[in-house]
Amino acid sequence: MAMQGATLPKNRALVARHAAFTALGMIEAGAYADAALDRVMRQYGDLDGRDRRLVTELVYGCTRQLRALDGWIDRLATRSAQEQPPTLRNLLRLGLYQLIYLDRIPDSAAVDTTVELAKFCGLKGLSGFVNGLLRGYLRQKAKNPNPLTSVAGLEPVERLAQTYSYPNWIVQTWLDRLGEAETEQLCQWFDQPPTIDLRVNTLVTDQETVMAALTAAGVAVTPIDHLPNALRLAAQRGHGDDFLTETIATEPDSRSTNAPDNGRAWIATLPGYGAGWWTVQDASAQLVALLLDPQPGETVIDACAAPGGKAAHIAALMQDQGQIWAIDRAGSRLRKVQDTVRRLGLRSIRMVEADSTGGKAPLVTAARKRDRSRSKSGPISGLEEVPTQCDRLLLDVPCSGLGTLHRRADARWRQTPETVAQLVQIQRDLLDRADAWVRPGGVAVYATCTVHEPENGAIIRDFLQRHPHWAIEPPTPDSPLAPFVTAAGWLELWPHHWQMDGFFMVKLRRQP
Ligand SMILES: C[S@@+](CC[C@H](N)C(=O)[O-])C[C@H]1O[C@@H](n2cnc3c(N)ncnc32)[C@H](O)[C@@H]1O
Repeated sequence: MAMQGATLPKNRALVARHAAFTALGMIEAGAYADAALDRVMRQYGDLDGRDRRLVTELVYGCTRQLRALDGWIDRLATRSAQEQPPTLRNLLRLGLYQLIYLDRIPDSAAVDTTVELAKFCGLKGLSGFVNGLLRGYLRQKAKNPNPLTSVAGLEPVERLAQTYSYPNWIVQTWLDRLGEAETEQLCQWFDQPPTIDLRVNTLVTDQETVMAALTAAGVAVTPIDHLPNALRLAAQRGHGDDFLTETIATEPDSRSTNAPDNGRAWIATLPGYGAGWWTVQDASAQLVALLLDPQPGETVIDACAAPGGKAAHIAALMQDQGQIWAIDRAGSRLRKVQDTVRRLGLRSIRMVEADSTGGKAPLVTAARKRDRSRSKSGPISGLEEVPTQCDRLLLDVPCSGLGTLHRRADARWRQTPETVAQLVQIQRDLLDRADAWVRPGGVAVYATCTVHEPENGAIIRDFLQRHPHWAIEPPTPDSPLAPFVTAAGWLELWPHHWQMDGFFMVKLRRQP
């Protein structure tokens, strides 16, 4: 086993669980779930594919179901989960997760390996307690085959948040909009593994060719309703089970090819990837550039562009003719735009590292700035070269991501009403730039991957009130986007309705 400077269990069945336990400790100490997983996969380098999938499932599953698992510890132990020592708490979470959510692991194996892991981790004195608590859960399950329903009888917000493991405030926002039955569907939807969608690069090929190439390679794909160049990969068992798609929200990251078997490396091996025939992009994200409707020869500003999925789609819709200014304030993320631009062979995209609100530019030394400005393909720094007016502006703003909770196991725990309030201010500032950047008669599209009203409809109403020379332009009835339009004229995609990421998007036109 390749882990440096540490002893690992001799029992093979314990090694994957020990790796997951180590990752849970890192997450509890503040690490992002995907970063912690990457780290342990590197540390436990000899794990085979099956073990890596189990580690992935245990780490993401325990993180996602944290509240439900802790609820069981609260009910089964005399001291609450929060009062337990962190090491013991994570062991109990691991054991309970296997008993509650993993049908393919026999109950006896889940209990025995957790007890053994407790001993291995220096908690021999508590192994009887671990055994007793897990068996206590099994006794409850014997009485009620679906013990998750035993939290019934609570207020709807508590019942749903405890059962499906969400913070109350998120569930309450959905209850306010959707009512109890639909909120339950949405809670369940976000606990399902995400799908992987592809967008065909129509500059070099067509949907039929990509479908044929993937099918010939044994990869099942289906077209997606209303989207002319989208394909959905069927669940790819054997390449990472359900958790294959956990971290593939966008393009595989070229710097992560040594990452765990979570699918990013696998995606890049599929036919047509290297030739730039397609790119990974969720169906709802593909609707955004269609709503912007850019035309060949136009000047388009993509004000929040990294990692570049929508900029690349805009380039395809413009036949790669015209100017696309892909701005982002995160230089590291612009590298991903650069990778995509190169792989898809795009010429119309110019990358810019800058703050699109017009605020203080990122910290770039004068020398670095000169180097970048000389380079033809790398990003330039600052907004000086960006045109003062454009035909179309995309504001795909930073948001709470509450429409993509299925893609990031820890996302539901990271956002709070306070973090969202900060985002709303940034979103407002970015949208205000539309008035300066878009020419009279031009168009701005504002988009988020959240289904949270304060970041969506409320922002737009406020903007229109302060800028009466702007108006919402809904898609025409013959547009492929028409099925998604709401009475307000914008698109709001609830995932459980459309089987795609939760998104909001609106097209605004400036009066001529
Ligand atoms: C939702 S992501 C954009 C996704 C991208 N449009 C795509 O399709 O791949 C939001 C991006 O906004 C960037 N960002 C946040 N605040 C910004 C600002 N003030 N100016 C420019 N970019 C900003 C973030 O770095 C992040 O990359």
